[in-house]
Amino acid sequence: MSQSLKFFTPSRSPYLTISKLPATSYTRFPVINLPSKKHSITITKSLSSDLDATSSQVLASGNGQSGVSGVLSADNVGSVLSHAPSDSGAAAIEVDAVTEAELKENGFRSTRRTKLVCTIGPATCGFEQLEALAVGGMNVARINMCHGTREWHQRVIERVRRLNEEKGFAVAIMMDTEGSEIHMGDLGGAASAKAEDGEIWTFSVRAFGSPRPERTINVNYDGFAEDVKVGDELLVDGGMVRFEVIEKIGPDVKCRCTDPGLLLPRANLTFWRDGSLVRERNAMLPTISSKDWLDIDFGIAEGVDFIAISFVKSAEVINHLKSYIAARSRGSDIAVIAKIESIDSLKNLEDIIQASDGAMVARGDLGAQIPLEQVPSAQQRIVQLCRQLNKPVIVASQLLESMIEYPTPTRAEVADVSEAVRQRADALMLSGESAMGQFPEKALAVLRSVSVRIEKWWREEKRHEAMELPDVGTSFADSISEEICNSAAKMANNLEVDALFVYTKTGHMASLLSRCRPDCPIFAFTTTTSVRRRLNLQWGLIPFRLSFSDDMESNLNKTFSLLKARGMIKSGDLVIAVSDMLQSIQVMNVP
Ligand SMILES: Nc1ncnc2c1ncn2[C@@H]1O[C@H](COP(=O)(O)OP(=O)(O)O)[C@@H](O)[C@H]1O
Ligand SMILES: C=C(OP(=O)(O)O)C(=O)O
Ligand SMILES: [K+]
Ligand SMILES: [Mg+2]
Repeated sequence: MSQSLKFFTPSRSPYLTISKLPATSYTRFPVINLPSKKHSITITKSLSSDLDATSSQVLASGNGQSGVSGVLSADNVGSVLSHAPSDSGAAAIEVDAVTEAELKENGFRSTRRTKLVCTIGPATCGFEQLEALAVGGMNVARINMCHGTREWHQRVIERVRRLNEEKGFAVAIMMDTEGSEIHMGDLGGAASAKAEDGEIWTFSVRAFGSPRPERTINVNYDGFAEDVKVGDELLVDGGMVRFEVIEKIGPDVKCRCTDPGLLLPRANLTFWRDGSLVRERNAMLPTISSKDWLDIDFGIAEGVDFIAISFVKSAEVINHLKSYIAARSRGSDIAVIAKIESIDSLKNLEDIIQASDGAMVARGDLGAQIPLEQVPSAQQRIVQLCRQLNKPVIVASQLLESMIEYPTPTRAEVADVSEAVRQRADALMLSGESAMGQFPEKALAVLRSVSVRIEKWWREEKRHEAMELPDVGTSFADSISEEICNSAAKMANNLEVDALFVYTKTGHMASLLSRCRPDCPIFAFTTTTSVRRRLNLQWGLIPFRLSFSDDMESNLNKTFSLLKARGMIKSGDLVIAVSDMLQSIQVMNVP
């Protein structure tokens, strides 16, 4: 015999949770791909007898409202129970279905702590492709203004927004500027061009007609022909292809290919003389070009969450941009990420990171400016400094480069990803793998599984590197917050608690806890969707949106009942709670 129950769930949820009252034990039934907001669930006789149907509660765990649909009893099993969308908005808690399912399936300990950034390109710009990435663990979608049109990027932003609204995700958007380093043109629409050993190619500032003549490359800056000398070595993408300058004819520079390879549209160009990088011209180019300013205006108008600035040379440009954003984006706070990818940025590293809201180890261009063998130590230094200064840090470029073409990574790539996770970077980033590769979801799955495995191994081995965390607070109140977070994280490790809870309006307390890299996950409750999205870049934070008051007692009770109702925590779980509002540490078992 089948019984049919109707219930309301505000969004697609992967589970129907049925619990006995009081909510001590749960039985969950996967309900994948629920089609609409009203769902009809069929409960079979054996299932309803399992329920001991005297007083069991049916909970549809979705996003937003808890979705309690009714109480099953011997006589109402089978009756249609419906729960109208309530006006209980104030009681709602927002978390995405993937995090929720992960917490329920694997428990607190095995949630992933390292965050994942995916560059969106032709391979991943459709709504379904974006959804697949979100389901696969994408925390931040990056759009690279080097490529595509503003209209193209706008459509991606709109789709990510829709995904967040409809499915409860908190995928943040990071806009990455083009910057004004020297690069090639776009190959007249071709996806790539092959340069063979010994071929003569012409690099020129002249705009070539269409179709582009064979073996010609457009270069984006006017002084190119004056600046290079016969004998210079020209490196595409840091050495993926090499040429030697053999002749200059007006604006045209003739070069012989010495290391063959694939030329990609808008690839970065550097030139070397007597073994050193020629940087005079780059040093004169502005970090933020006039095109970049227009892109930044676009980003502000679109309300992106992060703006990543390419080829940062000094802290001044970051300060300038931050005041520009503050003057233009009333209230909405866009975080500025400094991309560390030039020699100058390494020279002024501490000042740049201090001025920024986060940093990216942009290994692609960095590896074209410093010898490759120096990139790993630069990465380690940047990651460590960011942690000390309490700024999120992203490790980017070529993590799984071979997966652009192949469905499995190389062993060396897995080791590279592991190293970034072991360094406890906040986030890992996919570039070509997700933008134009053949296996974007598989690449993301590799980042996810390697992260979870390495994090677990590290915890089991109890190899906490006791990193010295210098004080970052500038006021006495900040120092108190910092001490509270340091102590709470230490207590959480020593007492082996299940989760840290932090109630934070600005997100600052959450970042201070994240900085300690505790063993347990950090549930970060915040009142706005924009802060929730921004927290999604930081290590170990599970961001929830929840409206809360200054009364911690009532906040905790409300959170416990909402999370219990959705099966995300249970009675007896041990948590430590801290908040922006009350300078205290509370340790308690979930009632
Ligand atoms: N919006 C886009 N439109 C078209 N192609 C893109 C886009 N974004 C990225 N790509 C492709 O993905 C590749 C890798 O992306 P990324 O690493 O961000 O850029 P780059 O190679 O310029 O540093 C790019 O070289 C380009 O071929
Ligand atoms: C992330 C990087 O920047 P982009 O992809 O914009 O060149 C890099 O150079 O590693
Ligand atoms: K860029
Ligand atoms: Mg770069």
